Amino acid sequence: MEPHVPRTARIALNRPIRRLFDYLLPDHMTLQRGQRVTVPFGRQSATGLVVETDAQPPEGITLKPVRSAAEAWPALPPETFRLLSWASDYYQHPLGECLFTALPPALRRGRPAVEKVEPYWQACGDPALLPGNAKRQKELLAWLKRQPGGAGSKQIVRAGFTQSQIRSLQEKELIRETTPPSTDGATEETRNRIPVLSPAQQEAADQLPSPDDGFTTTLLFGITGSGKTELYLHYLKTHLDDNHQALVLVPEINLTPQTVARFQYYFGSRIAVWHSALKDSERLSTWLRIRNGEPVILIGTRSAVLLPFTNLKTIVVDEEHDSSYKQGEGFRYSGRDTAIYRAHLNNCPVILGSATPSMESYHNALTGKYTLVRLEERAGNAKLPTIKLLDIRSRPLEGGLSRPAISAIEKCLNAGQQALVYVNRRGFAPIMMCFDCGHMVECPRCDTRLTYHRRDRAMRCHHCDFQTAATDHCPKCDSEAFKPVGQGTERSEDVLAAQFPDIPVVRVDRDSTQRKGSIQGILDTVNSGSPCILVGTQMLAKGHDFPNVTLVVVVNADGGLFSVDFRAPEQLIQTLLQVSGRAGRGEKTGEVLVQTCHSDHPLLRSLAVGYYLPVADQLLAERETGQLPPYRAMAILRAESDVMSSSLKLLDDMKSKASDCGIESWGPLPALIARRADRHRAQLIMVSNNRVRLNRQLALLCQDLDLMRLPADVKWAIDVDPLETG
Ligand SMILES: Nc1ncnc2c1ncn2[C@@H]1O[C@H](COP(=O)(O)OP(=O)(O)OP(=O)(O)O)[C@@H](O)[C@H]1O
Ligand SMILES: [Zn+2]
Repeated sequence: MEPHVPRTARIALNRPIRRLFDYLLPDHMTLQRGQRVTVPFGRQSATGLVVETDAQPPEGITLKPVRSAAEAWPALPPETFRLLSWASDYYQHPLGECLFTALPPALRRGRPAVEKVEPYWQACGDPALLPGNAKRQKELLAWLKRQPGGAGSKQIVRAGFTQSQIRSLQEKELIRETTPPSTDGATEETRNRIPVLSPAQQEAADQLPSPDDGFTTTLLFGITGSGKTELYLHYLKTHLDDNHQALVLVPEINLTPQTVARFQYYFGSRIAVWHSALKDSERLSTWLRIRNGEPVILIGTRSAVLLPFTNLKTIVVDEEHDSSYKQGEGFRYSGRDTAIYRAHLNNCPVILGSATPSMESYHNALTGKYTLVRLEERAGNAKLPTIKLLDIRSRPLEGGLSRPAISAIEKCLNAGQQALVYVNRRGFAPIMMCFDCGHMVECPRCDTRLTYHRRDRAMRCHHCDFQTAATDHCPKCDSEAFKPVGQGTERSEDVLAAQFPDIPVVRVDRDSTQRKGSIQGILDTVNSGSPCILVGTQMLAKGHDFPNVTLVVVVNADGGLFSVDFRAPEQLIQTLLQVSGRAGRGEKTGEVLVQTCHSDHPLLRSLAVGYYLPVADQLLAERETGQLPPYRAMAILRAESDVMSSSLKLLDDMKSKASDCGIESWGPLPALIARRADRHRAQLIMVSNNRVRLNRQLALLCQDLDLMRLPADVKWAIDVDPLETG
């Protein structure tokens, strides 16, 4: 008789460690890669994901058996599993944490992969049968009769009725439980809607690849207001079959409910959304729809690219240049680049759209790796706005605004139009300073100054969670000459409200949009079309379509001009062109006023011409001279600890290891904000002409780092294709 060979499985756990765990497979159990299991871990149990099933059992160790499989099917189907393994290798992040990112929170915690189905109700009786005093029950019955196909309990409660009213009607058999209307596919009504393209849009549409062509990457360079959304809709409408899935990645979904509404208009209930503000139950429900292969068109932020699609036929990445596609901590993946790899795995097209493409994508388009499709006309009758630089060096300013800027706003409002004022910081002022002793209020835990937030009478650090009460006097010498310096959105809001007391001034920044639904109120004011002033941060630059905004004022353009970060000029020009692009999208031509102290700076002068590609060519030439990305691959090794010397020491050691592996490195240097939340941060920049080689070398480096016995306070992280290098 053959000796009994134990069968084992190699399992990934949701832990930040670069290793997998071996378990015995009980005789009756068969598992597939990507399946969710419960395993014993220490004294407890943990949820794991199967990575390998026929692993060689390690010798001399007694393995514990897998407890149970959560489902009979793999939570991560083969293609999604391959995508995440690739991302784990490419971004040097532990496989377990990468795999778990693709699960909704409920499944990470080991909950069953089933939705709690809420009861769905339909009216079936006559309100006249109710006693006269059952007023609310009568109203509920009448309301329910008006809902085609009935309504779910939650919807009924949201409409102002109670669970006990539902129960009473059920007992009287005036309502009955029913199945909710099917959400598969689009309804007849939406199926026949196809957007009508302008000739310029049609020309661009004709150049887009067909999904039958397999994997292709297209860069759609479409100027602001050219109707890229219309083009995506048309593309999906003409190329997607009824049973196909599609993914549309967007930077920040909750800012643009209009976009979602436009997709729903054409695709009805096929549209699903994915973003960080969803409830756990909503995430599970959408995740299941996608995993079950329903023909969903998902509009989602970064992490949507990791979901377990099984029939994905097209990917669109809107505003592909946006930095929010890169995760800044933990699993530092780029949603855009992962989307391209996913399209490659899937053999389907991916379309990257932007009015201000990233240097990476533009470079790939120039070298022929991507197809470049240009759409350089605004939709409808709209024209691109004119951009004027306004030198403010010797002009008196009121709350940061010059006289000509205020006059322009006045003229715009008098003409019955709307103005948008862009300020690059939230809060009232970035500095509080004593004009007697020169003291500036700093964060006790970071190398930064505290921002004055006047609405909350608080001084806040924008780099850690420190805050303290604001004072009227200098905290050091008690002088009353203690004043705000510089501009924040709150200050501009105050100045404008005082200047234009009869006009609504709406502030849009992270503070003012935190409350749920607040963005909708803001949009309602703007969409009413009557004169108003919008004041806000780059949140206002992102994809909004306000047809009655004809004036954009940039309070200060100089922030990124002299930064040490090599990406700063690119990001500055992108933000300025995007915010400028909000002007004149309707019938009336727009104007942009850019206040600056450096009106002769070449970058700003080329901005004023208004065309992006010549500026991009110039920026690319500079990158080539400096041998920077996209001409070379880059990764950053970051270290932090309780004292700077430990961080630098680790990086110094790693620099020689990197050099042994053949990696060129720059530094180590303290980070731009060297101390953050009392941790001292430093970085080593690594570059290579060969991306594949750099990736292999980084893997070796990670192995070394894992084996090192580091002091407990020293932490390190690798950031591949970093966006922030300061
Ligand atoms: N073919 C068309 N006919 C009429 N109006 C159109 C057409 N295409 C687009 N529009 C309108 O033009 C405006 C701008 O379109 P959209 O918001 O899609 O532009 P965009 O290219 O995404 O701009 P941005 O990059 O600045 O966000 C919208 O109001 C849209 O409804
Ligand atoms: Zn701080």
